[in-house]
Amino acid sequence: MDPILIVLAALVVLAVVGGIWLLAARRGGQPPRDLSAHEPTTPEDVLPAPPHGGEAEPTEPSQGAAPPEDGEQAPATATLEQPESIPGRMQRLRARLAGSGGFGRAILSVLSRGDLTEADWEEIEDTLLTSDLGLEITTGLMDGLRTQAKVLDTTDPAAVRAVLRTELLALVDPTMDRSLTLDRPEPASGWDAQADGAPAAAVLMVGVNGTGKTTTCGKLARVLVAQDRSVVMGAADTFRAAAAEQLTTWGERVGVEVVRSDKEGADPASVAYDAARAAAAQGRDVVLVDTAGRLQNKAGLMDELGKIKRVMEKIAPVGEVLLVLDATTGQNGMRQAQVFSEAVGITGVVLTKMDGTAKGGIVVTVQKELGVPVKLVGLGEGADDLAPFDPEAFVDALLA
Ligand SMILES: Nc1nc2c(ncn2[C@@H]2O[C@H](COP(=O)(O)OP(=O)(O)OP(=O)(O)O)[C@@H](O)[C@H]2O)c(=O)[nH]1
Repeated sequence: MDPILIVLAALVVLAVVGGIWLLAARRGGQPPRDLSAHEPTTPEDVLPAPPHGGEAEPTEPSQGAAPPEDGEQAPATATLEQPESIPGRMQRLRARLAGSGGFGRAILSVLSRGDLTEADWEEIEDTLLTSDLGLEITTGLMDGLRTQAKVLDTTDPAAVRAVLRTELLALVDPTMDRSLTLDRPEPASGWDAQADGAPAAAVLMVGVNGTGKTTTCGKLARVLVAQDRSVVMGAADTFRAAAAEQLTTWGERVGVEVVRSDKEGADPASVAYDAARAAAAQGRDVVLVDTAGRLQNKAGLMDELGKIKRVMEKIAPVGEVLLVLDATTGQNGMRQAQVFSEAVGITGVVLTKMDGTAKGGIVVTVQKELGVPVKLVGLGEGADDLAPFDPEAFVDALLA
């Protein structure tokens, strides 16, 4: 055969074999991934796998759910959380309060010794004094207990316990109105409700930083959602950037809109006004406004809170100003509370972190010193760990 033809045939064979090899290599290998290209993702790509490799659980009714951390984003979930019902949370919180052991437990252990000696009475007095009841209230309570013991002519523990319950309940004062003012208010004279919407009931949350204002706003939004009320929240704590983020996360979990400013250090009064205006425009029932507690001096605090309230009242009166107090700070917290109380009229107190103290006496002191009722209590970091304050349940839990 012609040598030229032989070379040509060899080249053709080589080209065919090479083509087949290349094709096989492309099929078997992974194509390079274009990281910049936007590829559609599935929920499995975004959400972590359910624990223990089982089926993903339906969104929990959030009983005892952990609250969002500062700045933490809400999980990408299509299902909104269902806040726990009010009766359900009352029952759970009652159990938790009883479990945390108030000062009542220490007193009951003295009472259980039988006929009370003078030393026993003194021990009871000491326990009351260390429970944040304060000297004046403790002295009054002790006088009442001793007098009743004399009148009844008994130091029988069961009888003294019954007297103690009655006296404590009287101190906590079940006659105080602890309901939140959530009726739709009359519009301010300059507000055109026809054109701009009927104003929503306004709740302002104030207090020192770290007491739990943002958390309480989020928890309260859940309580209101559980009661079928529509809510808008305003992130007027513009001092701490993460606070707006934290509130937004709370809102996303129950489908509540949060009005906020993108500018750090924005005017809190303007955010509060925008929230109240949005709530009216959307026909919402309640607007909840979170504020900052971090101000250098009392005058600055007065100015800021006063201004927030004033601008909101261009739309309608603010029905509730809730002072959020950390129950674990005791008498120290009381001094701070006085400053807030002077700066802006307080209509009620939220006592947070009651799960972290056995000093139930703070309830009595707060009410006496500020002249307003404790309306809500926080009993944990869980999303639904907020409940209306119930004096009878509280005293019974102390003496459980
Ligand atoms: N154990 C317990 N912790 C709570 C309760 N309420 C709030 N906290 C926690 O207290 C911490 C502070 O809460 P925040 O809501 O950030 O406090 P804040 O008053 O808004 O703070 P600033 O925005 O800094 O003014 C968080 O870790 C909350 O989870 C409660 O009832 N019990």
